[in-house]
This record gives sequence, C-alpha cells and structure tokens, in this order.
Amino acid sequence: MQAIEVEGLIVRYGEVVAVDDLHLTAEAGRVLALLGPNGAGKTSTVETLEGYRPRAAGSVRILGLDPARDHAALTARVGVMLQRGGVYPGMGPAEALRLFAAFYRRPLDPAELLERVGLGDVARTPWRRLSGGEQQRLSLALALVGRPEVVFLDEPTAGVDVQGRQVIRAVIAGLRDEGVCVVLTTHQLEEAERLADRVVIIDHGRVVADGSPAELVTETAGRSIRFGAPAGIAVSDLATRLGAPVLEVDPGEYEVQAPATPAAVAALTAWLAERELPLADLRAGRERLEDVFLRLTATGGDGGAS
Ligand SMILES: Nc1ncnc2c1ncn2[C@@H]1O[C@H](COP(=O)(O)OP(=O)(O)OP(=O)(O)O)[C@@H](O)[C@H]1O
Repeated sequence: MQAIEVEGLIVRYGEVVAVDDLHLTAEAGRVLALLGPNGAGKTSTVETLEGYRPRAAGSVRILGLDPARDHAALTARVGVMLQRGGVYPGMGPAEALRLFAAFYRRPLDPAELLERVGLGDVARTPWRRLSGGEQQRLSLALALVGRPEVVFLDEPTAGVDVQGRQVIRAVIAGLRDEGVCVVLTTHQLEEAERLADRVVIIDHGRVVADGSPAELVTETAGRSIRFGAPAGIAVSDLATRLGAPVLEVDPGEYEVQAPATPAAVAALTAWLAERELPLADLRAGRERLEDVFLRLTATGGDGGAS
C-alpha cells in the first residue's frame, strides 16, 4: 500500500481551478518534494491531503483512509508542520512539546525530541523570544511528537541558518530511515535536490514532471551545449557549421540547440580555436534541477508531462 494515493484531484475556488486532475503517489520511507512556482497549486494540494480543504473531485487516500471522511483517525497518524505560529507566545519549547505530546497515545519523549532538533539550550525560552530558525525547528518538533507515519512539511528550512538547516536535514533523513513518508513543499531547488528521493513538479495544478532528482536531470541531459565566451560574438557561421541554432542566452553565455555529441563539441571548440576566442565554460551534460524546473514551468505547463 502506498502511504499517499491521489487520483484525478480537482480543487476549485469558485471559478479558479487550483488543482486540475492531479495524480500522485508517495511511499513510506521516502521523501517527496513538491515543487512549483507561486500559485501552482501546492498548498491547495497539501491542504486537501491533510484534510483541511474539500476537493471538487478525485480520490485521495492517506494510509488507506480518506482525509475528508476519516480526518479524526488520521490526525493521530499524520504530522503537519505549519509555518511558525501555533504556539502561545509566552510558552517555551519544552512546555509546548509536553502540551502537544499529551494529545497522543504514544508520543516521543519531549526532552529527547528537543535535543534532536537542537533546542535543548532554549527549552524554557518563551516562544516570542526564539529566533525565526528556532521557531521553525519547534514547529518541526511539534509535527513529529506524535510519531506520525506521514509528515507534511511546508518550506521546512525557510529562514533557517546553515547550522539549523543541517539539523533539519538530519531530522528528515532520520524520518526516512524510520519508514516515515515525508512530503515537503519548497521553493528551494537545491533543498529538493539534496533532501528528496523524488521530486514532483506542479504547474497550473498539474504534475509536469515526476522522478528522482537524478532522473529529472538526466532525462533532459545532453539536449544542448552551453558555453561561455566573450559577449556579442557573431555566431551565425557557427550555427551553419553545426547545423543547429546558436543563441546568446545571457551576455557571454551561449546555447547550441543540438545534442551534445562528441562531434558537435569538437566542432564547437575547433571553431572557437580558429578565431582565438577563449572558452570560459562548457557544459554538455546535465542541466541543474533549476534549469529543468524553469523550462517545465515557463511555458504555461506544457513542457512535457512525465
Ligand atoms: N482561498 C482562495 N480563493 C481563491 N483562489 C485561491 C484561494 N487560495 C488559492 N487560490 C488560487 O489557487 C491557485 C493555487 O494556489 P496555491 O496556494 O495552492 O498555490 P501554491 O503552489 O501553494 O503557491 P505558493 O507557492 O505561492 O504558495 C492560485 O491561482 C491561487 O491564487
């Protein structure tokens, strides 16, 4: 059984279709990152999966249950990390965690959990005096105290410093090892690349790509050659030589729109050498996840479904 199964999900706000026939599955012991530009439908999707938003159509199963119908049963098994907030301003992390722990039958030990998220030293500091990064780590701890089997994390490392990010990454890796299904939404592609086993890119309420970070970048590997050279060089005869369009995509950054075969790369470097032009950079291989993301979401969502 998949931890999460979504089929044909549609979420509407009046006339606005925020989620449009979305299909998604997620496994236990895996970290799935939901990526998409602003307004893509990530929050609407996640809130529906959490059982806080009604759906217009489609089927959603979380641990085999329907989050709308079986909300109470799922609350005990699903952890939701909210963007800060949710804690009385005068309450310290230790007290907040003890309070939340009391809602669950088999909670984690609050003191141990505080150490795990690196808040042992500020256990008694009132919430309003915690730094943004500490508040964020407390939100994470609150989502985990009930030993959830599925966890939804909304931008878990947003506004967190480097050390704090490392703590959060380690906690997420630990959840995966314990067999928890982790779904995180993020705008930080590097974070998705680093943390997630699987990345699902959403645009206009639909899935436009789905795969491991490596699959997403290799799928598109070698479709073009990028090189850096002096800005403004005349590239029309290079295009003729290669039999493919050559564009200056940014000043001094060029793209040959042809497969990155050894012959094409050799012809390109020979052409530069004949003109004694320096080669600042040459990329014939993989795109970064960011390039994949921009390409898939820049054209109105028709960049190619998986
Ligand atoms: N309460 C609402 N009423 C009307 N339209 C809404 C409402 N909430 C969201 N929308 C619209 O639905 C679409 C999807 O929004 P959603 O918040 O799910 O996207 P998102 O991917 O989470 O965006 P972001 O990255 O900005 O958080 C957007 O066009 C948004 O304007």
